[in-house]
Amino acid sequence: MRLKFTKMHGLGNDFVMVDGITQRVKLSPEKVRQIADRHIGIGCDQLLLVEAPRDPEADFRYRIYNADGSEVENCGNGARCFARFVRDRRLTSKEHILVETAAGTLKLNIQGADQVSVDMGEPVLEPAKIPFEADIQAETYPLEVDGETYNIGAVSMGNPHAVLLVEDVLKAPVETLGAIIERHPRFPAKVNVGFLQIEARDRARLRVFERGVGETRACGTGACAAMVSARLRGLVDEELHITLPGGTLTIHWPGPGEPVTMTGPATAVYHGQIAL
Ligand SMILES: N[C@@H](CCC[C@H](N)C(=O)O)C(=O)O
Repeated sequence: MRLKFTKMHGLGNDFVMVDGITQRVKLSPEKVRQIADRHIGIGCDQLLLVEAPRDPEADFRYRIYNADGSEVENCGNGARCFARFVRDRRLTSKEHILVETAAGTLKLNIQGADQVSVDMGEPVLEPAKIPFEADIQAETYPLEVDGETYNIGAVSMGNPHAVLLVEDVLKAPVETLGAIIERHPRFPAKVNVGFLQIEARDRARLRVFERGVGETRACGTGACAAMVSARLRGLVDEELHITLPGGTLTIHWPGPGEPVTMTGPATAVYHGQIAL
């Protein structure tokens, strides 16, 4: 099988984008791992497959796979890249796009030459729905890791996130502690782990150890979860500029019961074909 793809990124979180509408695509976890491999494949953090929607109200459906081959529910940077991809490939001429994902329907707005704004829906805070093992819902939870206790926020943006506050994100043990928390038994579906440094009520820095990938240059759902956790702790206002290693996202969240909006760029790098 020869697969046509576009390589894209959202602030350095990179994607292999595949049009599953105009070509027949059969993916297995092994194939995804092969494509995502930076030595023997194309290389990416996630693969995003665009399909026709099942819900007649939606314009498209997409599926997201991590580099380890696992299929996941949601992806913020992927959503922005998806919006550019379907426009650039002329699959739609709309500027407001409704897309079905495993986490529900997202609303995307293309803004000018490279910005996309995404209504990411309401965050989920109920532990069982994250999923996270806790008796009651709280703003923070003590989490035991190797004899140390960390105060974490637990949030689902369709996919699960743990958020830790740190004083200096550059010194945070993202690869080591992130990898342990990713597989902590209290997160039965594993978890993405964000290390958040608050700089001001409208500015923060974030690094994310992504489930199924490792540290990435940016994580859109991670930035949304970080905003939610910081706001629930009373540390930030409703608009927050979050700088990740790959650049800055603007996140807007008025508070509980309201959707989170994420705005940032999406960039196409090249088009190609791969024999699988
Ligand atoms: N990079 C993404 C998140 C991708 C999925 C995540 N690794 C998971 O397993 O939930 C983003 O920009 O949100």
